[in-house]
Amino acid sequence: MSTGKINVTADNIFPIIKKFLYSDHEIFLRELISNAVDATTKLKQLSRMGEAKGELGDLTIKVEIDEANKQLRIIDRGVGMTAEEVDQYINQVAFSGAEDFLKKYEGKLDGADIIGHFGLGFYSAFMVASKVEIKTRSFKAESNEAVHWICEGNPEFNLEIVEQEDRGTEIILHISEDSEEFLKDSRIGELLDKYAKFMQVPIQFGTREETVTEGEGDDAKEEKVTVPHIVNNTEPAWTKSPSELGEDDYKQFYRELYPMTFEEPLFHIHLNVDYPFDLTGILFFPRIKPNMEIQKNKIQLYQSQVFVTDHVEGIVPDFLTLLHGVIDSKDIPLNVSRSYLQNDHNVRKISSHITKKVADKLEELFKADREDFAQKWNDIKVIIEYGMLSEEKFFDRSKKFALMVNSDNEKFTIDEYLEKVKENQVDKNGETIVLYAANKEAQHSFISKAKGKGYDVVILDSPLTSHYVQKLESAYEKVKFKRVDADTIDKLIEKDEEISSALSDKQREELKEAMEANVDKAKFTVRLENMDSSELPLTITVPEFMRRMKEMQMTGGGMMMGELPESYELIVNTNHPLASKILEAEGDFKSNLIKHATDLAMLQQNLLHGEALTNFIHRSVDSL
Ligand SMILES: Nc1ncnc2c1ncn2[C@@H]1O[C@H](COP(=O)(O)OP(=O)(O)OP(=O)(O)O)[C@@H](O)[C@H]1O
Repeated sequence: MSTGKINVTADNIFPIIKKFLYSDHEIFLRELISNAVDATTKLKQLSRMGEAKGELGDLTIKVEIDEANKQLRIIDRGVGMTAEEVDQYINQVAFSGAEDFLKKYEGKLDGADIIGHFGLGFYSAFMVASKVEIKTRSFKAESNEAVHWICEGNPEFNLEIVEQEDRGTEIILHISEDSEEFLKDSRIGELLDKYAKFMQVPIQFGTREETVTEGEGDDAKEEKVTVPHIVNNTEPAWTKSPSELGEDDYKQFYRELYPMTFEEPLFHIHLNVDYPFDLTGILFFPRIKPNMEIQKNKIQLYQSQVFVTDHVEGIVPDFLTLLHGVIDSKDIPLNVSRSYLQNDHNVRKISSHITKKVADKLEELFKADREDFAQKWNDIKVIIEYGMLSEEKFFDRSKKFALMVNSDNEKFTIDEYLEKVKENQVDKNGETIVLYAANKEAQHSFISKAKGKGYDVVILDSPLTSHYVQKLESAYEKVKFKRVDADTIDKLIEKDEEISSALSDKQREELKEAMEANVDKAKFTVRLENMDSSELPLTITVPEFMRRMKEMQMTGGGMMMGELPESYELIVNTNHPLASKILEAEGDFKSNLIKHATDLAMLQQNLLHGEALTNFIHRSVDSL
């Protein structure tokens, strides 16, 4: 037996482990199990190369809780370690790295960076254990000679040569008082599900009951037997080649990933690259309804089937965080902080590669079956529009298949649509005006006005619309988007023809004053327009620029202009007979006329509510 001092100058490594890694205590289990998985896969490789002799036997890794003795044990039948290896890998290496690190970064540490980076993986056990034992016998050992190492969370360790029948390593954690949650079946079960669900070697945690049928025909009997409970699927779908998988396998995998989600994904993208970096994975396009609370953090990041994180913002482009699925890459560092990951060269390459793949897949779907793609459009447009807004390259790719859907539910690509409306929606300045509505029902009267003029109206109802149209305007020359209720139809698409007014300048002046005296001036700007006498007498519009800024502020971005006030234009058609009638009227009758006509315009914009609506109804009844 020997005792020794772990190779570290200060006694400080243990407090550091505990303190800096505080927020993420649970990852100790991932560290220890992935060590066990590594040891097992190494053994398999050595055996294939003929360096490990004999039968390997059952290689299942076991996780055991011994609540009475307050122990958690992780047992593998992998390569094991000799005494020299324990000394080299456990006593020395871990700390020499940590020591340099501490010197360099003293005082400015974000603890998550330490682990892993410096081979502290195994030592993360001390976040939850007051004492850790390693019992290990190397596959190289000729006899039953094994090593027993004990450390009580201080730099002194104990190393003893013992006998052990079986090859492999057993890690025994004496769980400390403040970490007793890790002695609970449910907690460990949950962690195994989180971190080990797809690890490469079978992991057993307890047992479960299974019903088996004994005998055949009439003699068949059902019997309950107890079998080992294997917590992981060692060959998840993404590790297979796409040619081996059918549509149902992908759907099955989706359910495996999200057992609590009942909606099926719309389609998937199988990522499979080995050059210039290693990347596999399956991404799913979920159904996203406009205005629905968008769910992020559904993509899981793995490194060689070991779960790393499901907070992938900054790692994959933001718009892709709306997708679901798995990304696995050996090139993703396991244990580093988010800021480190975001700046990692490989991670950035991976991210732009994924963007490209997603665009490829969408284009392929569009080309292969445009009808089907168009049907899915409504469910995927938020993701695509989001992508087009945030990634220039994705924009360039997507503009070929992003669709415009008009009020008659006809679907066009952007180019097709611009071509279509060029015929009669070019204004006097040569700009093509795309008229759009956010809501077919609410803006019905505006839409039908536009259509009455022979114009077309697209429906843009995603929460990103104002950003999206802004983006399209900057990408396409001489194209402007205007919402149908942003102005009167003649002003939306201004042509050369001028309509003269039936009123004199003086009458116009009087009319304006009368209107202003009877409406809320803070809310409405009164504007007189000479329109066709068949047009409505009063129309309320929401100026395009103000509305867009307001919407963009709500969804992030846009100019910061403080709280934008509610503001509308009240447009009076001077050629409507009502204009003259207002001019001629006197006293209460005059103001009632104005109020009533204004209320009608508000109704058209769905702005009449509460007391104003009640008053309107009473006034209407009285006049019947
Ligand atoms: N269960 C085990 N069986 C065999 N060797 C092990 C086992 N656990 C740890 N080791 C050895 O100890 C070394 C140090 O382990 P540790 O977890 O600290 O770092 P790592 O696994 O090398 O790196 P990291 O965990 O940061 O990815 C391992 O590289 C391995 O050689």
